[in-house]
Amino acid sequence: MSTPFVVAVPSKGRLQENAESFFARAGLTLSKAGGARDYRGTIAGVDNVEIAYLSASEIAANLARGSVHLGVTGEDLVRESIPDADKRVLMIEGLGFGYANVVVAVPQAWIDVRTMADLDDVASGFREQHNHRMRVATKYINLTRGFFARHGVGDYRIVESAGATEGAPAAGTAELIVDITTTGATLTANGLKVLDDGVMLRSQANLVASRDADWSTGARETARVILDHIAARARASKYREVRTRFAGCNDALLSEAHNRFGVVAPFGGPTSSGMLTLHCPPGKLYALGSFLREHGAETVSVVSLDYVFDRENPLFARLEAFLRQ
Ligand SMILES: Nc1ncnc2c1ncn2[C@@H]1O[C@H](COP(=O)(O)OP(=O)(O)OP(=O)(O)O)[C@@H](O)[C@H]1O
Ligand SMILES: O=P(O)(O)OC[C@H]1O[C@H](OP(=O)(O)OP(=O)(O)O)[C@H](O)[C@@H]1O
Ligand SMILES: [Mg+2]
Repeated sequence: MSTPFVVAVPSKGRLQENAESFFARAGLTLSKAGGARDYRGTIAGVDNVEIAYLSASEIAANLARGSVHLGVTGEDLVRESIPDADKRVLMIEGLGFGYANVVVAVPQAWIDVRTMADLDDVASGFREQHNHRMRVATKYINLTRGFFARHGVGDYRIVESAGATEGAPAAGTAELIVDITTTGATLTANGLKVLDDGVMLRSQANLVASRDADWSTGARETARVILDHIAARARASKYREVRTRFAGCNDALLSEAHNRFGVVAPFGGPTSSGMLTLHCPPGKLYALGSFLREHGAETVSVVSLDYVFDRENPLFARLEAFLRQ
């Protein structure tokens, strides 16, 4: 048997549940042969695939190394742990969950410090007053260095923090922090505030491909099949299917519907008996239904779509273009 195609899926933490349901929605049923504690799995009906259950940060490291082909992980981890990330990996698609910002946060008591420029002023004076440089607690060492350098802040020292970073200023081990936040509740609870221009990265969970994995013909074919499932689901969730029948439908009407409501006609114009199938963005359904009735439709029905299989597979096309570079 040839070497398996490896897909890395978060095994714990913030992304786990959403990642598993993302694959399930795409019709890819993940199963763990050895039960819940097994860290290897398969996808029903797709041969020669191995699911590797890893933590989100291990997934980023494995993508960098090329020991997994595809993985789901946070953009924050990709950008922090992979130098020159855009060359080593492809973020095929944002998955619409795991939203979080990497931010610079300082004590709320620092009332005069609102921006990175203010922070630069504090940093310069800090060493003279305290005999050491201003300390920034974070696990995002590379992101912090890059962001501070872009803002011309140089007089600081990073204190590496693996957890409970928000507690560092109160504990006296750092003056400020760089960390990830979603609701901001942890920052507030620790008396910290985000600088006005202190959002370093807006992150979400991504489907990521590794350049350095083994992309043999067989592996590419497996990727095509997996991405075909995901693209079909993505296309389906962007639209609802609208069906109607009316005699007066013509090209001008269809193009007006396209321009006004973002509607597409996947099977072409009306059939000889006047039946018409349209795909319409969910937010425009009522407007489209009214428009069709104003122009003579008697009845308009709307249903949800599970999958839309297209000849084009934009996700696989993106992967092929990346591997060709
Ligand atoms: N509020 C949040 N706080 C932290 N991470 C979040 C949040 N919302 C989404 N994420 C995303 O989830 C990713 C994984 O974070 P999480 O703390 O759940 O991982 P973990 O399983 O604890 O891994 P590790 O043991 O490596 O920290 C983050 O890097 C980020 O991309
Ligand atoms: O802005 P909020 O919604 O308050 O979320 C932010 C907090 O959540 C994360 O920790 P997590 O719960 O993942 O614990 P961990 O540090 O042990 O991974 C993160 O490190 C922050 O501490
Ligand atoms: Mg964590």
